[in-house]
Amino acid sequence: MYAISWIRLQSSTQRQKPRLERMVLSSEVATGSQGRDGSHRRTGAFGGMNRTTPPTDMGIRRTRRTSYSRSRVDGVENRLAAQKPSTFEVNRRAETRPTGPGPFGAMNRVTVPDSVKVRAASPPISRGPPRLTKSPKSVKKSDETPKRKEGEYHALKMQKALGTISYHNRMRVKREIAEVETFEDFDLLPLVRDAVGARALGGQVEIVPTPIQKVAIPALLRRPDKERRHDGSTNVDSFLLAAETGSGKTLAYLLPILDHIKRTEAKEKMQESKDEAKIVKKLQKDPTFIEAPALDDRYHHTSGRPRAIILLPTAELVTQVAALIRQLSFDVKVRSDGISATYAPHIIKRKVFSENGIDILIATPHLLESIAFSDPNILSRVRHLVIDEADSLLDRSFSKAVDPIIEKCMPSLEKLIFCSATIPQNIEKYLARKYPNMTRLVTPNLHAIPRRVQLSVIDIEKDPYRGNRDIACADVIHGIGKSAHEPSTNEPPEFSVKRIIVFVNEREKTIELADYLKRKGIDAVAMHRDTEAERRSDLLKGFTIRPPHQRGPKDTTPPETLKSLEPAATVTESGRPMLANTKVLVTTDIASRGIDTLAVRNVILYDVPHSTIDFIHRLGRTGRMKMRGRGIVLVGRHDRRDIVKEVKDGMFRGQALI
Ligand SMILES: Nc1ncnc2c1ncn2[C@@H]1O[C@H](COP(=O)(O)OP(=O)(O)OP(=O)(O)O)[C@@H](O)[C@H]1O
Repeated sequence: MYAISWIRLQSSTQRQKPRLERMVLSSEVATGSQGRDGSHRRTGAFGGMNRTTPPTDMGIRRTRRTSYSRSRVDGVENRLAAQKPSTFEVNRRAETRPTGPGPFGAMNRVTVPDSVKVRAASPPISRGPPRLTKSPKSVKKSDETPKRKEGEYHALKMQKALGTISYHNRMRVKREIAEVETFEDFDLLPLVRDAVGARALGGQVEIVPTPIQKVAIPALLRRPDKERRHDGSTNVDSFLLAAETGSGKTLAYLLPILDHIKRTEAKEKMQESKDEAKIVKKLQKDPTFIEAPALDDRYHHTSGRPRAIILLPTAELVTQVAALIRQLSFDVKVRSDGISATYAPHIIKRKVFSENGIDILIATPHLLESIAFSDPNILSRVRHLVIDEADSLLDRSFSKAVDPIIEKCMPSLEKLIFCSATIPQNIEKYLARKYPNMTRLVTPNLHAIPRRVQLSVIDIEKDPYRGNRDIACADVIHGIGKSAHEPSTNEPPEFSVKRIIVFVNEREKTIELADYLKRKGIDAVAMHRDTEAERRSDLLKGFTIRPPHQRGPKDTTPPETLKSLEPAATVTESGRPMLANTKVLVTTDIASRGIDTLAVRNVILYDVPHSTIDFIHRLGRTGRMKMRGRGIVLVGRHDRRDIVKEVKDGMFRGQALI
């Protein structure tokens, strides 16, 4: 009311004032007042709503003044003008007046004067020790991953949640990574270090450790800290290695294990020569003294007693890791072998109980558990135990076999290493509970799909597909097959064959879709859990070929002569010409984990994956080790488009999925 009558009284003069000034004046008069103690007090619920200036000291003073009646303000202004102004006042007036004459001239300012900006930017003067304004709890919270902005990942929140890495830890790891430049920076035996360049990554121009290798290798090489509290009842150091797909996790845990084995061997040799010297001395004193002969000298002491075990979920991964170690062992000279249910029992026995001994055994959990059940000593000298693809192996289906293996290894175990590209929150909590002193070796980009992988979304409901997913899939493959090949840097010529992996959710669909694609002139093969192991490994060979410099000395088969790469017939049964230079593998999640499909540039997600974990692993078959890749997801009426959109947006931002 007061405001309205004031405006009426002043209407003639107000009309001459700019409109905005009138609005501010009336609202401020209506809502502000000055308290008895001189402090500014807002009397209405919307007291501060019309503020157009920042709440600096100056702003408060100005607002105070506007709460006076006009005549009082004039009076105060006159008094102030009569006094000798302070430097601050001079500055203030000079800055606030130019927008208009009179005491309210500065009220409509919407920009901050330069001098005020400077004052605001300058650091506050420290008076004594800094005060902790937040409770310790809230300070800790601010260290953790900053909350995502509104609007991000609504749909993904409904998914099985992935573990996070705190902001503080990301920064710490980034600093650690920056300190390491080459493999020379690691405390590895020269023999092991040289094998990386010569065998595992031979021929590459510049070999630099990947982020997970920079983080994990020094930590795994560190000698056990006697002061530190270990996990379990024995002296076990436990580690969690987690990094993006195709980022070199295998070498990250393998190189320290090889280093440890070689150092142990050297110590054992020294001990052996000392023992020999003792026997010689005894014989010199007493020629009748003869050391009792060993029960069976033909067998190496590691026969059936491996020093390290690597557990993997599938036979294909066992073959892959075993091949890598075999390559390295040409220089490093370690005895290793892989066993899985694909081998006949007598071959498994020969591999495990070989006369030459076995340093590293690579196995699937169920098979190893059944061997350990009949011969528990097989786990009696294990110093390193690696649980690769940990989120799968700690799942219900595998944990029944994995848990007893860990337990039986415990008495001799030194390092227990869990490794994965995805760590769901429930697994993280389980590990934290079971191994409270576990060292987390996690890279800053964990759970992010590399930005070099592009994701395209195809709406199968639109023309020309009209809801037919099979037609959409065949059309996408024809599009890829006919497009010009864009080679990546350093790409070998045999990579020019376009290899495409199509992921479906149901195993029955693999055969049905592969048959359909064949009828459409596409060279497609199906692979699922029930496919015979031998055929599975043969099929995968066509998609896991490596550049020539990375092939092992025993791997003499040139990729061109691999059965799985043989060109299919040039025409279909109906006489339709086949799509040239394109190979398609239709598969389920069985091929989504760990398989090093370096040569695959395109992954088609025929079905929308059930979880972000599946998205990460399936798309992780392309864009490996700095190669470019493309993912294409087919979405229909019944699919969660919101989830696909959020994954795509997250990938575009290079952000970790949740
Ligand atoms: N430092 C390096 N420089 C270049 N290439 C490397 C390096 N380390 C490993 N690689 C190559 O990167 C590829 C992927 O490595 P690896 O299979 O260990 O990845 P990963 O992180 O275990 O992937 P996934 O999570 O899918 O199992 C391999 O072909 C390997 O030879």
